[in-house]
Amino acid sequence: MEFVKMHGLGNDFIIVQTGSWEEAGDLQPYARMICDRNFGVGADGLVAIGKDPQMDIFMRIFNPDGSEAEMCGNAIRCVARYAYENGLVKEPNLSLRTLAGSRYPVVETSAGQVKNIKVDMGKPILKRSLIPVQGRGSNVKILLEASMGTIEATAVSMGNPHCIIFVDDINKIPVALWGAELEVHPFFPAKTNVEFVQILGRNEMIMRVFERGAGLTLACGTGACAALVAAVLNGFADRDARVHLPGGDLLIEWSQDDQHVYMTGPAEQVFQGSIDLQQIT
Ligand SMILES: N[C@H](CCC[C@H](N)C(=O)O)C(=O)O
Repeated sequence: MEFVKMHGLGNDFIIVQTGSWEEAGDLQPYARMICDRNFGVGADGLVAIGKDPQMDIFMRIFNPDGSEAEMCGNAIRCVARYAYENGLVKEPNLSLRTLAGSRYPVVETSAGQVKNIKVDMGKPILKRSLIPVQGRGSNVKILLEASMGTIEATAVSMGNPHCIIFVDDINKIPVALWGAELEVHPFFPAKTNVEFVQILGRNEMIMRVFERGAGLTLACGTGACAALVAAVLNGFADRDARVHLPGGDLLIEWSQDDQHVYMTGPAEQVFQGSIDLQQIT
């Protein structure tokens, strides 16, 4: 099976083509081994794409723990660039079918070179029962009892669940330790991605992420979108901001007009290769 290795700000993916949405699902049992950085190719996710009967492309994402994610922001930028540069689509504006619904990336070029990809990430989901997060009331101030004390968080879904915690000094947070505990907090029946955010200004923040099913990653596109939405809901930021991640920056806007969240950032191809599934055990 041929693959390309791509990344969005260091959040890296193995991208393969399959004949259909259903065929993509047959790869799920291999995700853990293929994503393993010692015994496999190594990545933060296995992404299966192909031409879709209704949309331009379908995209399914499998985490390194084998779970399937509803959406992935860094991967969708990689897929959009790959599809455009490899003739799967003719136009730079494309439509994708994902488990979270339809998503619409635009490949931005200058002098024939791909610069960035801007993605309409849809509307954030703020209803607790749909995120999902247990308890009643607002999604903005949720109190989580944890070993490190009572944590105040905001929950937002971008198709996948996010638990956002605002901190004064991001460098003082044990992200791996706290992230691992909160990823599986009983309030989140589908588990959750965990983002720690330090506000630098009305249009700038720093984010560190512990991803559901993947652990620490250098960037998280849906997480950056959820963090901006959470910052606006808490009154900490305006509706557009630069989000600094360990792997680089994303520009996020939560449009006042259509209430959609727009994410702009890069995507790079690193290498191509092939995998013999008979050898991956
Ligand atoms: N691990 C995530 C999926 C990948 C999200 C992240 N890589 C992104 O760029 O949005 C989850 O299970 O929801």
